[in-house]
Amino acid sequence: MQTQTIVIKIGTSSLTKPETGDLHIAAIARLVEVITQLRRQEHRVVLVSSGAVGVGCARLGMKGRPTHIALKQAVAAVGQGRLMRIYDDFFGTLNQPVAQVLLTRANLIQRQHYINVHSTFTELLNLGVVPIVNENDTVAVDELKFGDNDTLSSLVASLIEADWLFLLTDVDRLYSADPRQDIDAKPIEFVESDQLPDLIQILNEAASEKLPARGGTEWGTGGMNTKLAAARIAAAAGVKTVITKGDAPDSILRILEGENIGTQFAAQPRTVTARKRWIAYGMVPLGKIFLDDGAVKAVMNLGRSLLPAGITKVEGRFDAQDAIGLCDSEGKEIARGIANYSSNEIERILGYQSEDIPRLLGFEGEDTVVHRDNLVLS
Ligand SMILES: Nc1ncnc2c1ncn2[C@@H]1O[C@H](COP(=O)(O)OP(=O)(O)O)[C@@H](O)[C@H]1O
Ligand SMILES: N[C@@H](CCC(=O)OP(=O)(O)O)C(=O)O
Repeated sequence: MQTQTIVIKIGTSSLTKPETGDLHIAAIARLVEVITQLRRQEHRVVLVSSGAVGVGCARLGMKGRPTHIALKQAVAAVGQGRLMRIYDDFFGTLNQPVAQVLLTRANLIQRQHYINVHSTFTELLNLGVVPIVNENDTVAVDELKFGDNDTLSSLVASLIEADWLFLLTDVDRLYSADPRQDIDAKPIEFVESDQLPDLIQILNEAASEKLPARGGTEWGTGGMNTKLAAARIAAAAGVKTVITKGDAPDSILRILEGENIGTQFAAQPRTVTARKRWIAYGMVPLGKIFLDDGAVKAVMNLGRSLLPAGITKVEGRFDAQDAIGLCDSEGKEIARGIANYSSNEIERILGYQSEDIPRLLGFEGEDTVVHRDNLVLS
């Protein structure tokens, strides 16, 4: 088999035992064996591991996941070191070098940081190291967090142009409803990329009817919603995603051989450039602009830049060079892009022709509000 680049994400629910919060040593050991085997087959592997907060809680004898942000950050600082020590012991026993990579959302927003992170991953993978990634919980600020490692792992998979993203969790696959709540929930084996938006909506509606909370376990943060959102980001980046069980990671080897295990999500062809993927998913949109029907057509069907004449409304406060969402008249996001003007400036030029911009703003600016090179369809 050709060398594959593989991102494996393991959630707190698979790393710890729900009854006691203790580490699930056997599951971690099995995962380490599988990853080492993948490395011996020359595959390039990144492990995204949750568990800093869970392990920190267990170490400090806390009975539940803290909700207060500063306490969570302190607990993560206790847990992350212990987690890495365990990984380094296990991988070290099998002579597999590992590295700790802690990321914050802000690291991916800034283009130069994003490129640096990419270079570091490339070097680590070329050295045969398994990078072990987590959110840098201790310094991340609430407004600017990945929030869950499902999203983080899909962004890493997109960043390094992985072939596969494995989301290991405590259920064997995705079901039509939460199998803990609904005994009639049907297993879903395969999802085409164009089925994902509808599936996300159906499962969100099912979850909000059955379960007011977000639908994960007590210790996990995301539930299936964040896994589906991650699969969507991955699919758009040309990465195949699989949701499967964390306590039987050998299934990864069998899935790579073509076995039908877990829920597998097809990928779209990788046509979007790395820079446009960064605009779509690395950056965080800080505002929205609403387009009339003509502008929606020009952007979506004709691949044109967005001119001020087609804008009807601005929402949010942002500066020039920030990322924004482009919405149709019903508020549905149709694209994302980098704005050439601030929200204040767009309010003054919307509805006008580009040649009016110098008169309206008092300086010679770009003709376009979002240039097509900085624009990516949602
Ligand atoms: N449609 C669904 N199919 C499968 N599991 C679901 C679904 N909806 C909610 N879940 C719940 O999501 C949980 C896994 O999410 P979570 O606890 O966040 O895991 P992790 O820690 O692995 O990220 C499962 O235990 C299951 O109860
Ligand atoms: N960064 C957090 C991860 C939170 C998280 O996404 O948890 P999970 O839903 O179990 O994957 C931690 O290490 O505890």
